[in-house]
Parts: sequence; C-alpha cells; structure tokens
Amino acid sequence: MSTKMMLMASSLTHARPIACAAASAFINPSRLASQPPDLIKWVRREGGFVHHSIKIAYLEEDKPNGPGLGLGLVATDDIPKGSDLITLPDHIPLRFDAKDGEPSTLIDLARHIPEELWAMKLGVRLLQERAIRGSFWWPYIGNLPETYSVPIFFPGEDIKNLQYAPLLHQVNKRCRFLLEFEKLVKNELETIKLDDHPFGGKNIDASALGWAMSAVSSRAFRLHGKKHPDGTHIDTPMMLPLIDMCNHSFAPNAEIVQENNENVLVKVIAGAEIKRDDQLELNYGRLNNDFFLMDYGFVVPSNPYDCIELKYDSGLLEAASMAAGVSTPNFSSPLPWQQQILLRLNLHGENSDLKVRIGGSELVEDRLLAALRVLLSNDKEAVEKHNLDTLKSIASGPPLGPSNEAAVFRTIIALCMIALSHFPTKIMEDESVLEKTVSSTAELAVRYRIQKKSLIIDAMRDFTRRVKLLSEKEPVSAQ
Ligand SMILES: C[S@@+](CC[C@H](N)C(=O)[O-])C[C@H]1O[C@@H](n2cnc3c(N)ncnc32)[C@H](O)[C@@H]1O
Repeated sequence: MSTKMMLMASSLTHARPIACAAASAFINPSRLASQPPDLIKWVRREGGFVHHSIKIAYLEEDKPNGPGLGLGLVATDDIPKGSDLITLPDHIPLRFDAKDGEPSTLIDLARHIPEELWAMKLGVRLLQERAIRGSFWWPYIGNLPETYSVPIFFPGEDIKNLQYAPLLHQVNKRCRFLLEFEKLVKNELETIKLDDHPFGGKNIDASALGWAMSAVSSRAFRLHGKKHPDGTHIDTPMMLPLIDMCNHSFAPNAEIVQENNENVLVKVIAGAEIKRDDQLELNYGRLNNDFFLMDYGFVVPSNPYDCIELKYDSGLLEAASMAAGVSTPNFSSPLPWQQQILLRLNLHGENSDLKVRIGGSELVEDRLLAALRVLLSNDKEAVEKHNLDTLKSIASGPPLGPSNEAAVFRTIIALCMIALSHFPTKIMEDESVLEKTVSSTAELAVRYRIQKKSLIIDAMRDFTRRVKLLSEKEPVSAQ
C-alpha cells in the first residue's frame, strides 16, 4: 500500500467543527447530544408505535468481533411471535427527496456522488439537518454516534494492518473520493449566500463527510420509495429512527415489513418468540466481511457469506495449476471452443467481469468452477454434452469425470495457497498480537484479517476432502 493512501486515510481522523472524533473513541461511542433526547417518546409523539416491552439499552457485551455493540433494543418482557414492535409514519424516516425540477445546491452536490457511494448522497442530507438548529430530526440525530469504527477513520498503519488488497483498494477509493468531494463542496459553497447555504454556513470537511457517509451506510435501509409511472416502486435508502437501533444477526428475531398503508410507512414485527432481556435483532443482509467492516465497522466471525476475491488472470491460473501439478497451456492460450465458453461466462471479451470469489458457503464462484473444468479438459465433445448450468454447479457431481474434477479442486487449493501467501503474517502471529494491548482499530484490523485467512484455510480443507473422496472413487492421475 502506498504512503499516499495512509496519509489520505489518516487525514480523515482530524476532528474539526462538524466532524468525526478520533478513532480511539470507538469503544464506547458517545452520541452527538451530550444528553440525547428520548427517541422512543419522540417516535410515539410523532404518531408512531413502539411496543411497551421495548427499551434502548447499552449492551456491554464484549463481542469478539469488533468494538462492541453500542446501543441496542432490548425486550423488557416476553413478546409473542408476530407482534408489532415498531411502526413509523411516513414523515419520520429521513430520505433524500429532491422535489422535481426545484433548484437546490444539495441536489447539485449530490450529482457528483457516484452511484456506488449512495450513502454519501443521503449523508449530505443528514449533514444539512445536523446543521439546522431545531431540526425536526434533532431528537434522532442527537442520538447518533459521534464516531464510527469504519476503516476510512483508521490510522494509516491500521489500514495497512488489514493486509487484504481488495479491501485496501476500496478504503483507498473512499478516502480519495472524500478528499476530492471536500474540495468540490468548498468550491461550490465559497460564494453562496448564507440563506442558500445547505449547511447553515458551517465548514464541511472530509471528516464531516466521512461521518455522514458512515452514519448512513451503517444505519440506512433500502425501502420502496415513490412509485414509477408504471406502478413499480423505486428503492430508496432511508434512515429509520429507532428501527436503526437494532443490531445485526444472521438469525434475527425481528423483521422489517413495508405496509401499503397511508399512515404507516414501515414496521418491525417479531419474526420469532422474543424472551425478556433478549436483544431485538435484524438481518442487515447476506454481506461479506468487507462490507460489514467498510459500511458498519464490525466483522462477523465465521460469516457464511465471507469470501476472497481474485482476479481471473491467466498468469495466476497458470501458476496455480503448475503448483497443483496439473499445468496446461490452455490458461494463456485457450482453444477456440474454450474461448467461446469463457465468453459466455463473461470471463473473456470486452465487458468481461474478471472478479471471481472463493470461500464461504458458496465455496467457489460458479463461473470460476466452470472455467477451470473447461480449461483443464481437452475433450471438446465431453464438454459439449453439458449445458453451462451443469458446468457451473458443484452440487451436480463431476460433469467431466473425477480426474478433471480433482485437477480443478487442486488448482483451487493452489489458488488459496497463493492468496494466503500474500498476507504478511500468519494466524498464530495475529493471535499473539491480540493478546497484547493494542488500539481498538488495530484489534479490528487484526480480527478482520484472521477471518479472511480462516476462510481460505476452511476452503482448502473442504477442497482437500473433496479430492480425497474423488480419489476413493477412482484412482486419480496427476494430469
Ligand atoms: C444500525 S446501527 C445499530 C445500533 C447501534 N448499535 C448504535 O449504538 O447506535 C449499526 C451499528 O451497530 C453495531 N452493530 C450492529 N450489529 C452488530 C454486531 N452483530 N456485532 C457488532 N456490532 C454490531 C455496529 O457498530 C453497526 O455499525
């Protein structure tokens, strides 16, 4: 990683007027208001419903996956499955609703935000409300954390400590965007009259923008917003006060339901029986740990959706197949019929998508599996007997025979070994780092990289077991 990137990242940790406080405050992030307003009372006063057996509580639980849970919703009594827990009327969620055709500096600024950073778009809206004295949303905003444990706020050294190139690339990209956007915001607002200033004349720097982007990425939900003329709905990211106090679980006991009711926009119901003192948990989605860390600031241990990303590259595949003892010239010069299949897999050609995944419950991305099966076979007729779906499926057994399948799995094991060798430290060394006293950001970075390495090792184990099973069925040659 370049020094430039570390500098950029660390520059976001500077606290300025509207800003995100230093990364060291992650352990117990305080709220924007020193004495935050009562959010439950506010939601009820505004016509929302909150189940009488719910409270907001500080969860001291020492989670081994991040800086702690912070606040959460907890049941003060047993709640039966199916009960309504929270309902919010339409005017409570905070969204970026540009009125058609109406000129606005905020809309002009939002035009410069790439689609993938949608959280920044809603983030500028949040900053606008944060700057308004007496904003309708202040009871909500005052309850937001002052800091976020996302990598854009890590000191440069701890970004480096993540050790995983695809994530470093994403963090770098976000930091670069924030610094560029800071300049653009300054330019656009330099000569604006105070009355038209979207942030009440306040200075908005990269740190403030990063705070807002993280507040949104860690708390917003995508719901059906306005209707298209054809009746379908536009998915709109919204901040859902109080509902966003629910923490994440892949086995949640609460669910978000969108109503077709004029007065209620969204509600949360008990998806399972909830016992007294249980936390109310929602599923944030089938995300890998890169997204959990970048958007939410924590990692999920043994996350079934975690994976590693590789570039489909002939040099890399050649090296892996050679290490696996199954080398073939087909990776660098595929035969014309093989090339046709690579085209259909979108691994060849102009608009190809060369990012492929290994690990997690999917084990190996289906496109990579099919490509390896095809390239490690010289039997055109045998390949053409199968449709693409069969070639992509790991569950349907070895379509091109056990020895082809074993060669494929060995190549994947070698790819895993190459990926593992790119991490500068071993898991044992990482674990010994965690035994020492380290900063919360260093700890989070080390926990993240341990999870990445563990998933690679798990995938290698799984494929080794599969090779063994295949060799029990039929003696497998090295070729
Ligand atoms: C939607 S908010 C939930 C409320 C939040 N705990 C708070 O204090 O405001 C999401 C944030 O909660 C924390 N969080 C949620 N689920 C978690 C989990 N399973 N493990 C660790 N932290 C979690 C993370 O900081 C995340 O960014």
